Amino acid sequence: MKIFSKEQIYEGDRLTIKKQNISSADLMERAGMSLFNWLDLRLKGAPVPILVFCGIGNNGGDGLVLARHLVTHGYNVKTFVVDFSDTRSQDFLHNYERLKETTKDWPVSIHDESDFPEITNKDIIIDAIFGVGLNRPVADWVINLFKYFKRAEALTISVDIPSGLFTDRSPKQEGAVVKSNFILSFQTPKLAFFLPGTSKYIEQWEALDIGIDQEYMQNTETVAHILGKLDVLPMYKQRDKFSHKGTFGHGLIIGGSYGKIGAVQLASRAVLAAGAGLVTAYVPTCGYVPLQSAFPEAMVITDADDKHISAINFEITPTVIGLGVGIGTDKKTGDALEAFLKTNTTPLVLDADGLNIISKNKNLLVHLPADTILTPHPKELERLIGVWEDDFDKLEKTKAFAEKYKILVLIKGANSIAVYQNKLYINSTGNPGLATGGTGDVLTGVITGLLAQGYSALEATCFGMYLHGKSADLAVETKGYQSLIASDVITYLADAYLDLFAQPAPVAEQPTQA
Ligand SMILES: NC(=O)C1=CN([C@@H]2O[C@H](COP(=O)(O)OP(=O)(O)OC[C@H]3O[C@@H](n4cnc5c(N)ncnc54)[C@H](O)[C@@H]3O)[C@@H](O)[C@H]2O)[C@@H](O)CC1
Ligand SMILES: [K+]
Repeated sequence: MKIFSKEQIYEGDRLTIKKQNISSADLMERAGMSLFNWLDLRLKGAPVPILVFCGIGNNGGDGLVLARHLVTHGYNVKTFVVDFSDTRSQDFLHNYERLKETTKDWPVSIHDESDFPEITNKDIIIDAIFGVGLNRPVADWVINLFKYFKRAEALTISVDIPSGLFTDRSPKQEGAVVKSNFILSFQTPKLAFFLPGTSKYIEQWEALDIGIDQEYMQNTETVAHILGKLDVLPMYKQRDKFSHKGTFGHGLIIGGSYGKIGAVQLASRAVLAAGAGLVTAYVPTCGYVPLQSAFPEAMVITDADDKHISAINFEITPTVIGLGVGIGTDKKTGDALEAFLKTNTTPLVLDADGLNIISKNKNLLVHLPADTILTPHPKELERLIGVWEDDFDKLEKTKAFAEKYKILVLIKGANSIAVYQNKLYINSTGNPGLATGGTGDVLTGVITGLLAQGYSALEATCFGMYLHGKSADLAVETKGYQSLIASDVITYLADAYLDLFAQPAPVAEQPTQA
C-alpha cells in the first residue's frame, strides 16, 4: 500500500474534486460520513457519551460532519471547538452552520484550560483537532488538552492522524500528540504511524476509503510503501516441475566465533527454510562439530583458526554470501573481511559484527557490490551513518547513504524499513515476540536464501522481512510472546509461505433449528 506525502494528499483531494465534479464540502461530507459509518457499525446506537473535539480547519470540519450524523442518528453527542486560531476554513464554517441548524445549539468553544469539559473513562473522545495541516508547534494549552485526554483514560479515536503528529518531522515536546487508541485515516496511513519515535501515540489504525480518484492513487509514485500480503504476493516465484536443487542457488553463510556458532546455525537453517537449494557455512574450526551434528543439511568449510575467522578462502562458487552473524570484531577477522571485500564480487548480505567492522573502516564501503544488503539495527545504523535528529532525519540520512554506495539498507525494528533507491518499504508483519536473541540471524538467512533463488535485492528484502515477521505472528499463536525463540521463526516459515495462499475461512453455516 502506498503512503502519500502531505502534498500528494492535498493534490489527490484537489484532483478528485475536479474530476468528480464535486465541491470540497462534498468530499468532506464523504469523509465525515465514512467516520460515522465506522462508528455506527460498532456502537449500534449505544448511548455512550461521545465527545467530539474539533479544530478550526478541515480536520475539525470532518469532526463537525461526524457530530451532525451522530446527532441525527440519536447518539449522545457533545461537540467542542478547540479555538486555537481565528482562521477558520471555508468547509469548517459551512459545517459549523449545518451542525447548528441540526442541533439548534452552538458547539462549546474551548479557549484555555478553564474551558476543559469533564471527561470520564466511560466516554469516547473523537480527536478532530489537527489533521495533516499541522505545520507549527501546538500551543501549550492545547498540548495540555491532549494530556488531559490521556489522563481521562477514555477511548480516543483520532480523525485522519492523531492531533499534534506532523507528517514530516517528529514533535519536539513529549506528550504534544494525542495518544490515540484508534486512528481512522483517510485513504492511506501516514508515515509517522510506523516510526519508533512516534509509535507511543499510536495503537491501531484503519484506512477509510473516501473515494479519492483511483487513477491518481494508482499512478502516483510515492516515496513510502507499507508491505502487506498483497504487496509481496506478486514477488513469489513459482517452482517448475523439473527444477532441482541447483535451480534454487547456493547460499554461503560466513560467520561465527567461539561461543557464537549458534548464530551461523540459525542463519544457515533459515537459508534452506527460505527455499535455497544448498547452504554452506564458513566458520572457525570450533564450529565444525556442532554444525555437522546439529544441522546435517548444511555443508561446512572451516577457517584455519579455531576460534575466529582469520582468512576467507573457499573453492565453492556460491550464488550469494551472508556475512557477519556471530563473527565478532577480532583484529584477525577485521583483516580477513577487508581482504575479502576488496576482491569479492558475489552478491552480499552484511549483518551484525560484519557491519561493525565496516563502521570502523568505512573505506571498505566502496568495495561492496552494487545492491549489497545491509541489515543494521538502530545502534549499528548509527555507527554507519552517524547520529540523527529524529526518525525523519534518520530516513533521509539512510537514503543518502544507500544512494552513495548503491546499496540497500534494511533498518531493523518493530516496523523494519528497507531503504533503496530513495524509497522506503515498511514491513507490516512481526511482533514483540521477535525481541529475542537470534531472530536477526534468521532474517539474514531468509534474505540470503531468497537471493540464492534469484529474487532481486529489493524483492528478497521485502519478501524476506514480510515472511520473517509473518512466521513470528503465526508462531506466537502457539508459543506466546515470551516463549518464542529464534528457532521457532525458522520452523514457522513453512506456515508463513502457506499463509500467502490461504483462502479466508468460509463463514460457518448457521445451525438450523430442529
Ligand atoms: N483537503 C481536503 O479536501 C480534505 C481534507 N480532509 C481533512 O482535512 C485535514 C487537513 O485540513 P487542513 O489543511 O485544513 O488542516 P488541519 O485541519 O489539519 O489544521 C488546521 C489549520 O490550522 C493551522 N495550523 C497548523 N498548525 C497549527 C498550530 N500549531 N497552531 C495553530 N494553527 C495551526 C493550519 O494553517 C491549518 O490550516 C485532513 O487531515 C483531513 O482530516 C478531509 O475532509 C477530506 C478532504
Ligand atoms: K486529528
